[in-house]
Amino acid sequence: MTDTPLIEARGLARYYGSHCAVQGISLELRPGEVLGLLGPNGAGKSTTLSMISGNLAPSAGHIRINGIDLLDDPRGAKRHLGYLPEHPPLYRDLTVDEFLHYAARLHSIPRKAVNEAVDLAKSRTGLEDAGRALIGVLSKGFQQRVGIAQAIVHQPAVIILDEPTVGLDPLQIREIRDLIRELCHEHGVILSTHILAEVQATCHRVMIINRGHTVFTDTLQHLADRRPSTALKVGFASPPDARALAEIEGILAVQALADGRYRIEHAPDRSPAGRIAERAVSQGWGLCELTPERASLEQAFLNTIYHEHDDIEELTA
Ligand SMILES: Nc1ncnc2c1ncn2[C@@H]1O[C@H](COP(=O)(O)OP(=O)(O)OP(=O)(O)O)[C@@H](O)[C@H]1O
Repeated sequence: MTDTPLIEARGLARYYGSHCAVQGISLELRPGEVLGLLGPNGAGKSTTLSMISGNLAPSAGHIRINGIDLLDDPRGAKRHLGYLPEHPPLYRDLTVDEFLHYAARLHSIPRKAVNEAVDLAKSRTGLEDAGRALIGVLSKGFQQRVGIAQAIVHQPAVIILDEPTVGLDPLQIREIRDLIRELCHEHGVILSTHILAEVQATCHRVMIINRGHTVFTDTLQHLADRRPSTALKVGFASPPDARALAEIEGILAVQALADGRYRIEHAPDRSPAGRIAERAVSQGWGLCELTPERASLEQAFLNTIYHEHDDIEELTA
């Protein structure tokens, strides 16, 4: 990866009338990277991607695509962009070949280079045998491939995908995610989703937005590191009675497991591990296991977004 950002957006804001949909969003995308824009419905993902793709004017902020200012030189900047909107503008009555030829011409590919560009886009999206099919009769998964093919036909440096797997069945979702992972070998990719598993499956970095603001930007590993620990698993060679454990300061509940082991609950990040170890030594319990139990990544994500756990099912579905 080089150090030049493919996308550099600073201080983006967008108002719809008096409603502020996005405020103070800044992001960078680097070559070879898949950046996930993650947030619940209405968070501002589509608005952000529409601004970055040059389809919606920001109320404030600056965007550079491959070093070119999108507002000063929109045509020059957009040459480096491929965009798959949330509702792909596919022409159902055209064949895949007709549509991709049309998209190639829209992207100003010279007439004599169009066939080669279309063939390459089809082979990269698994559409080699679908050229003569009418788009309207293709499965939703294949229609999405056509949407991605039109976004890469001019070989842009950056591909922007807005909710690329919405409405697909599990097999189609897996295929599109595999395709996204392939695309990052030659393009920087930014995708929006409201599903954490999508980010886990495809992205190097995640930017979580909620109510138009950035609430987290980093790797998923760093999100995982935010998970609070609220329990320990402990094991003893000479296990004490559960009541003897429950007396130790900071232990909220003790659950007996098999083979002299216990699950011990404590307040978030207030582990009584040290006190348990001391007591085990002084009482000769023979401590042989002491492992913190972490909350799930979903929990860390939800904690990042919500203080009250609204809409949990939707976000973790
Ligand atoms: N054209 C519009 N006019 C008025 N308000 C809008 C418009 N488009 C979006 N909004 C509002 O702006 C906010 C952000 O919407 P946006 O579509 O960007 O969110 P999102 O994260 O992409 O959500 P979703 O996943 O549901 O598409 C929402 O409150 C939405 O209702």
